[in-house]
Formats: sequence, structure tokens, C-alpha cells
Amino acid sequence: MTSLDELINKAQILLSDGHSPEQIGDELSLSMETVTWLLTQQRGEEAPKDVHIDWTATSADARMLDLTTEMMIRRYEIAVEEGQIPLRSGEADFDTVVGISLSGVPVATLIARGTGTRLAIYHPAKHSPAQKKVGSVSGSFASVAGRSCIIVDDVITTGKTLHEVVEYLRSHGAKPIAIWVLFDKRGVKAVEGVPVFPLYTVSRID
Ligand SMILES: O=P(O)(O)OC[C@H]1O[C@H](OP(=O)(O)OP(=O)(O)O)[C@H](O)[C@@H]1O
Repeated sequence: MTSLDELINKAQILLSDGHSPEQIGDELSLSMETVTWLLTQQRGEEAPKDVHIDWTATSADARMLDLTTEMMIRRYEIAVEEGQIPLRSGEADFDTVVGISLSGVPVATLIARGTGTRLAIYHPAKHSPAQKKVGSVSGSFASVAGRSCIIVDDVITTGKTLHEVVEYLRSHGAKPIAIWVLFDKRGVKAVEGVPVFPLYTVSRID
């Protein structure tokens, strides 16, 4: 079975389990166009330009995940050393890591441990069970008001989630300093003026 067949199979299983195409797109980190193609594709029909990242070999092992977060921390240290993050003398860097639920949380937890900072968890609006969907910071972890924050997630697909988090943090008295992600599928340099530091940028060359 090819990896494309596996992806089609995964999408069909999610559909038969009752997930909407939008949820399948979120689950597999694929655009709606790609999900539609996976679910309806006719042999010979050209696939949309998208990439699927399978990093379960790393995410399924806490030690490998920890090593990955060490790379993310080093990535940022280098950016600071090179002046990509201009810090005013005496200014605190960041004191809080905000992990985006769900997949950003284990990564953020290890980064908070590795940097000796506080851990906050953000629930995106799309996860809210309420009719009026709004994002929120979990009351079970660190608060964000008055804090300088690093936002952590696994992947940028459209960038919508990060826009939401940056707006939330600013409107709740927090200062987003930078965004750290494992994979950036959009090649975005900044979100609402907050610089993005991906470990890997994924792009297609046609
Ligand atoms: O750039 P965007 O288009 O906003 O997509 C990226 C977001 O989508 C995924 O979350 P999702 O809630 O779908 O899955 P998860 O619960 O596994 O984190 C991913 O973990 C990012 O948070």
C-alpha cells in the first residue's frame, strides 16, 4: 500500500466514523481541497498541491519528542544570538510557553521544562463544544495576563489558529514574543507581527 493509499484509507475511516470533511482536514493537517480529493478522487484526476506530514515516529516516543524540543529551543537561541529577536537590555525574554491544544501541548510541555518557564494551554475556538465558539486559556495551567509568551504548535496549515491565539493573548494582556512550530506548510515569516520560528518549512517545488 502506498502512502497515498494509506492517506485515502485514513480519510475514509474518519468519514465513516462520522467526522466531517473539515474535521478530517484538521485531523490530517490537509486543506479542504485535498480532503475532498482524497474522498472523491477519480483515478487519473490530478491531486491538489498539498503535503501530508507524518511525524508519528517522533511524536509517539517521548524521548524523541524531547530531543526535538531541544532543537526548537536551540533554533530560538540562535535567532536571539543573531539578533533576529532584538531584546532591549534588561528586558525579559519570555516567561510563559503557550501550547495549543491538542498537538501543541506535549511539545510546549517539554519546551517549558527545558527553558524553566511556565506552561499555559490554549483551547482553540474550533474545539469549543459551545454554540458560540470562542477560544480560551485553560484555568488548570498558567495564566497569561501580564506575561511574555512563546506560542507553540506542531504545524501551520492555514495559519488561522495562530492568528486566533495572537489576538487572544493581546486582548488578554499578554505579550506574544514569538511562535515556535515544528512544521510550517505556509512559509509565513510572522503572524500579526509575531515572528515565526519553524524547525522545518515544507514547500512544494513545481
Ligand atoms: O494553521 P491551521 O489551519 O489553523 O491548522 C493548524 C492547527 O490544526 C491542528 O490542530 P487540530 O485542532 O486540528 O488538531 P489537534 O487537536 O490534533 O491539535 C494543528 O495542531 C494546529 O493547531
